[in-house]
Amino acid sequence: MNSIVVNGLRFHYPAQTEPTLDIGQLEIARGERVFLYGPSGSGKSTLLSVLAGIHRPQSGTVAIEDTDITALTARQRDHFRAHHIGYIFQQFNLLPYLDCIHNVALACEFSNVRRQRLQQRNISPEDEAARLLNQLGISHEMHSRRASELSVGQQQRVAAARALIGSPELIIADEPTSALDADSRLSFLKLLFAECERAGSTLLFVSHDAELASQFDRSLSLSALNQSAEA
Ligand SMILES: Nc1ncnc2c1ncn2[C@@H]1O[C@H](COP(=O)(O)OP(=O)(O)OP(=O)(O)O)[C@@H](O)[C@H]1O
Repeated sequence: MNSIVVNGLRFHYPAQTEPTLDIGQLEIARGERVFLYGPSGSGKSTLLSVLAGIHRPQSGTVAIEDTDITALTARQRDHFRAHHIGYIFQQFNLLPYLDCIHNVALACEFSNVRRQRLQQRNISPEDEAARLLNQLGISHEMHSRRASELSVGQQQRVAAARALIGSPELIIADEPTSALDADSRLSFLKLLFAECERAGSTLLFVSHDAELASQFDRSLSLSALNQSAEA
């Protein structure tokens, strides 16, 4: 079973004439942990946002967990993402005035699917948020701190907990370790792997840190995948 299947994908931003992405085929198996790398500006974040349904390609199909998201409206893609995809953004996108627990639990407000998965385990979003934060090294004393009062590395961990809550099938991580030192990077990765394995989630992880690649099931070069002239 595949988590991601891409066929004949072409995507360009409105002002561009050449496509940023031109990818013949890409398959990522369910539960696989994949490391995606490529030079700055080659289109890694763009590919992640197309896979998450934030941008819709001009041609080709993108199936996530057997749903062709290119056939969905923007609103349907937003719902699909909220239910099935945990996205750790490069800029985290935390709400600065909310504390850590409520930033994480918020993902369940937007998705009854994620809420129901926790209900089945008899656990509240707040309790699961606290468990994930502890797992990712945000100690109990910090849980009630606002996101605006956290270091960048701490914000990255909160953003990871928010992506993981409610066990979405696919976790997409855009350079989630860039603000961490080498030791913290490896321990963060181990915790992320453990949580993905616990939930049976597929992990697609972008990083410039080539040293992390050996930890993954597979490494993908965007330049090798992408037939676009700019890649
Ligand atoms: N919203 C946008 N509108 C127009 N062009 C964009 C937009 N976002 C990105 N681009 C362009 O698309 C190309 C790919 O950008 P993207 O951010 O996907 O690269 P990247 O590989 O993730 O880079 P980095 O490693 O520096 O984060 C770049 O040439 C960039 O300038």
